[in-house]
Amino acid sequence: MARRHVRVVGAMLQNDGGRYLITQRPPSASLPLLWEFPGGRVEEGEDDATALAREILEEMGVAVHVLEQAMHTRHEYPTYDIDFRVFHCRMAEPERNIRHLRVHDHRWVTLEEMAGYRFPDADAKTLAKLLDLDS
Ligand SMILES: Nc1nc2c([nH]c(=O)n2[C@@H]2O[C@H](COP(=O)(O)OP(=O)(O)OP(=O)(O)O)[C@@H](O)[C@H]2O)c(=O)[nH]1
Repeated sequence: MARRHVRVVGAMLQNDGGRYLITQRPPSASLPLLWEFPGGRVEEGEDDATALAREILEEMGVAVHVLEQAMHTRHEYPTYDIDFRVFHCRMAEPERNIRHLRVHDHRWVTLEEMAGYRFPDADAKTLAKLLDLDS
């Protein structure tokens, strides 16, 4: 069978205090309880910015502004490949409106704190870029 190719978008969502939003995958999802950049799969016929805003609305019930692309990377998992694009984003409404609709938990973290969370393997390049920005 052909390998599955999945197009994924994620948000590098920074708040006014310079912290980044990370979300925890549900215990029942693939890669359970890992932390990630909020986002998800791009659907057929959908553009990246629309998909990213839709995923964040579905996962946390909040609207975001999708800004410029920060990163593009590909990663091979054992059973599928992902084409992963990360976009700078800003909240379009107060942080207190965040709800855990399809995420297990969320945190606003500094870059220093981010290093203490477990992310999927595909995020290594994005994390490295973020830490590099800090140096
Ligand atoms: N949103 C997001 N997804 C990521 C990141 N890193 C990474 O490898 N992924 C992968 O990209 C895919 C995102 O799809 P999703 O989270 O919407 O997954 P899903 O519920 O539709 O289906 P799934 O549970 O089968 O993966 C997953 O395979 C997820 O593991 C990340 O930082 N953010």
